[in-house]
Amino acid sequence: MIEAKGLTKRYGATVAVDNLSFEVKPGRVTGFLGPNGAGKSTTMRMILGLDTPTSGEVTIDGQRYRDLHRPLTKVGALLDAKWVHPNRSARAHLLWMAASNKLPKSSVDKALDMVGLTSVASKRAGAFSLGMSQRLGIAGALLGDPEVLLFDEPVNGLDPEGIVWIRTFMHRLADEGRTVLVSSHLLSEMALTAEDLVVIGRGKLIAQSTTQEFVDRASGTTVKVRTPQLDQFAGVLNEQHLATRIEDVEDQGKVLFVEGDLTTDQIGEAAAAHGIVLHELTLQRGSLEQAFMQMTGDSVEYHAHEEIAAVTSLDAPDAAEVAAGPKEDN
Ligand SMILES: Nc1ncnc2c1ncn2[C@@H]1O[C@H](COP(=O)(O)OP(=O)(O)OP(=O)(O)O)[C@@H](O)[C@H]1O
Repeated sequence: MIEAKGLTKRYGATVAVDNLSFEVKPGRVTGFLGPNGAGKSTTMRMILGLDTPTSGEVTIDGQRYRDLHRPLTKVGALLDAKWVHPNRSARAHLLWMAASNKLPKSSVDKALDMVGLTSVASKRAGAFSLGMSQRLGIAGALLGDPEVLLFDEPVNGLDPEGIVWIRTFMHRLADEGRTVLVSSHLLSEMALTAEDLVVIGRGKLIAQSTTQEFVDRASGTTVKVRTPQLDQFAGVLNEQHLATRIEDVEDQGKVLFVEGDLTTDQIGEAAAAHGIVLHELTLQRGSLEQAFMQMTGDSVEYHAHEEIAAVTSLDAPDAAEVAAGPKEDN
């Protein structure tokens, strides 16, 4: 389990991470989302002890990374897949990593096997495709058989086959009981990969919940109803103070959409009670994209203001100060 409590990181006047508290549970894939510059990479670096918090702390099973006896056996991370010596073979790269972390040679063959690179292990890592490099990076993260895994944008630039492989592999790691935290800006992919989400904006926590709850909370639910007694049923639902709208849908004619918290079961029962014939009753869920835009809208806008402020400050410091808002002391 990863636990952040009041985690804060300032770089001069920039508050990259601002009093952030969250938990990442074992046995699940947790997506780490936020607009550009939200503080995801800074947070990941602090989890891995590569950056020191200004205040607050982040622990792995109760211990700070720096206090871990043999970190690679507790936490594995893929931050930059191209971080290999190009002339080394995949096996040589992993053997070097294993040796420098006092891990047995057998861990290398096991990790190569897990990511399906055994047959190309003697090939130059510099000649690997991006997908193979990602697998090699993941093999490196798995060398110490760690309980906790961190992946920063692991599917960036991959082809569909590579994306599906990573998604499936992450689920497998979580099913083995590991804690998996993965950052990505590919929201449709995250909707398929992550069961839980930690969403941040300008360094602050925006939401921590299951992916489904996040989407439902932001977008609400709508039920689509097709019935030959459209106006009659809309009237029945309106009498129950439910918001309805009728739309023309291509190839389907007029369709009734019911907003609110009623389940399809309840709407079906209401139809039966009034002798309404139903041709279709479907729950329409919002997308993670819609929910993300709605929930992070302000924080994106804040950054836009900041950038304008930064540009303006070259000519007009007063205007920049107004746009940037109040500054906090270091
Ligand atoms: N070493 C640093 N020195 C100064 N400012 C930094 C440093 N690292 C990050 N920042 C600033 O901290 C904020 C958060 O950056 P960070 O890279 O953590 O965000 P991110 O969510 O990972 O963004 P992206 O998705 O664009 O990679 C940004 O405003 C960034 O400019």
